[in-house]
Parts: sequence; structure tokens; C-alpha cells
Amino acid sequence: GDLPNIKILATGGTIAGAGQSATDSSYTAGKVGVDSLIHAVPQMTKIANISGEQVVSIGSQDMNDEVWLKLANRVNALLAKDDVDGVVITHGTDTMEETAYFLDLTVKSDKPVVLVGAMRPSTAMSADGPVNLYNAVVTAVDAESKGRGVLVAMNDTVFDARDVTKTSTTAVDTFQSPNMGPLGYVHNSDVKYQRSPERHHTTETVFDVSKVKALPKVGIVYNYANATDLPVKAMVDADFDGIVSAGVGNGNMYHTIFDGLAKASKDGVMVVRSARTGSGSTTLDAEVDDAKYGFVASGTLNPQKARILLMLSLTQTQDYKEVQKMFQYY
Ligand SMILES: NC(=O)C[C@H](N)C(=O)O
Repeated sequence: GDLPNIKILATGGTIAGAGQSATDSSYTAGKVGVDSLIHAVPQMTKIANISGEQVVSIGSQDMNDEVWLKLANRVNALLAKDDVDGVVITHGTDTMEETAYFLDLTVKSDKPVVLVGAMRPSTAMSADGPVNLYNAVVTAVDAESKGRGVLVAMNDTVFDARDVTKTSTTAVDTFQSPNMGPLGYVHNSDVKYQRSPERHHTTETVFDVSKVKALPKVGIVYNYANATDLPVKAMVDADFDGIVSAGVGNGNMYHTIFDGLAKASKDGVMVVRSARTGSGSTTLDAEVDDAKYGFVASGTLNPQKARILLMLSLTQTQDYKEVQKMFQYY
């Protein structure tokens, strides 16, 4: 028929989780396969031709570079075909924001890519997975979704990959876009958009992982009162290519971490200052003389997303000024 063709790629997570009973909050993620997910929401077949593929079956706490590269390449291959109009990816919520941003920077298509998950397992009372999956397909078939970058559809809300973050361990409205607000809302099988992301994404990025076998090694160091610099030392000893500091306030660091990262930067490790605050921008040269130490400021990217942009930037350049530009454009 004339319905759009949507491919559902399943990776596991709570949306595919199964527990002992409807009232038990303990469960195992990634138990239910893609066909069961699709069969649970027959209403989707009224708005799209749906087919499914199981990519992996993991709790997203175990998401890793290998799966990201596999997903990016698979999504690019699918969207290059005339008979695929959009991709929906079912995913655990723990690291959904990271996978979404990785794909936002590495998928080379205008066609919609929508990540979706659930906070309650499929066996729970008022499971949120089925309606979230339906709304993700609604979002993927909407012509207005084209060219907005990789999207996250959760709890009747559509977010951009760059700003969305998980803000609650258990609430169904856990996903928020603290700096920019949502892109739009889903209601009655329809998306109403209110804005578009301004930063470069998908077809506008320079990143190409089609030939990348392994991503650069980048870790995150957390700052807090009386912090230890042991993680900095361990990462430097292990030859990490980059380190993101999850700073206090406007990307500030505990003094021992600062000294360790200043030395690491001098020795060729790319250092990005980010913030553990949950919102706001880590601004260049605010309380730290970034130019003096060769540090990069993350802007509104949180530490886990700054890590992704740093890894991809390091596939292109080793010059901190060029990396700083990436953090201005992406
Ligand atoms: N709600 C969830 O999906 C949590 C789960 N641990 C996951 O990310 O896979």
C-alpha cells in the first residue's frame, strides 16, 4: 500500500524487560524480542509497514563503542534504501541520550531516526513501552520530523539528541531537555513541533565512522569536594587519548585534578571541561584560562555527550583549537 516503511531496530532495555508480576519493580532488561514488541502494538500497522531487526539484547548500562559503530553503519545502510522511510530504535533509557547523540553525529540521512524506550517493564501495570513505541512510529512517519536530527520520543514528548538527558532514575517523565526544552509533543497520533535544533547534525557533520574499527579512548573524571586525582593518573597511564572533566559549577576542577589534567594536556591528552550541574553552559575562559592550558570548554554538552563529541573529534584532528570549534558547531 501507500504506507511508509519503518524499520524497528531492537537493542534491549526495559521496553523489552520482563518481571515476575505486574506490581514488582524488579525485572531483567532485554528479555523480550523485537517480534513480541511489534505484536504488542498492532495499531502501528495502520500507520506504517513495520519490520523488525534484533541488533543486540542488552541493558543499556552495557552499551559500548562496538554496538554504536554497528548501529551507525546499519542505520546508514537502511536509510540509503528507497524502500526505507525511517528507523525506530528501541533502547534502554540509561544511556539512550548517548546513543542518540552518537547517531546524531554519524548518520548521513535526513530521514527520521527515533529512539524510544520505557521506564516500566513490559509486564508492569500501566507499562509505558507500547504507547511510547506507537508514538515513536508516529514521529518516524511524520514528514515534519525530516531533517531535525536524531530524535528521542518518550512520554508523549519529542526531544533532540543533543540536549535530551535522563533526569530521574524511575519517573516516566525522566527525559528532559534542560537547556532548550522539547522539540515537540505527540498527541492523537500527531506530532506538533515547536522548534528545531540549530547545531550541525546528520548530513551536516564531518564525522564518518564507516571505516572506523575502534574509537579513540576517552574517559570522564568526576569532581567533588576533596576529590582524588587517581582516575586522572590511571587514564594517563593507560594512554587515553582524551579526558572529560565533569566539573563543579562552570566546569571548575578540584585543584589536584586541575594539576593532573594541565600536565596531561601538555603531554598531548585532549582535555575537555564540562559540568556535573545538569544544565547550563561550560563557558570558555570563564573561571579557567583555557588558552593557557589548552583546555576545551564543552558548552551545553553534559559530560557523557562531551565524551562522544571528543571521541569523534579525535578521529579528525589533534589540535585543541579545532576541537574547540567542533564544540561550537555540534
Ligand atoms: N529504563 C531502562 O531502560 C533501564 C535499563 N537499565 C536500560 O537502560 O536498559
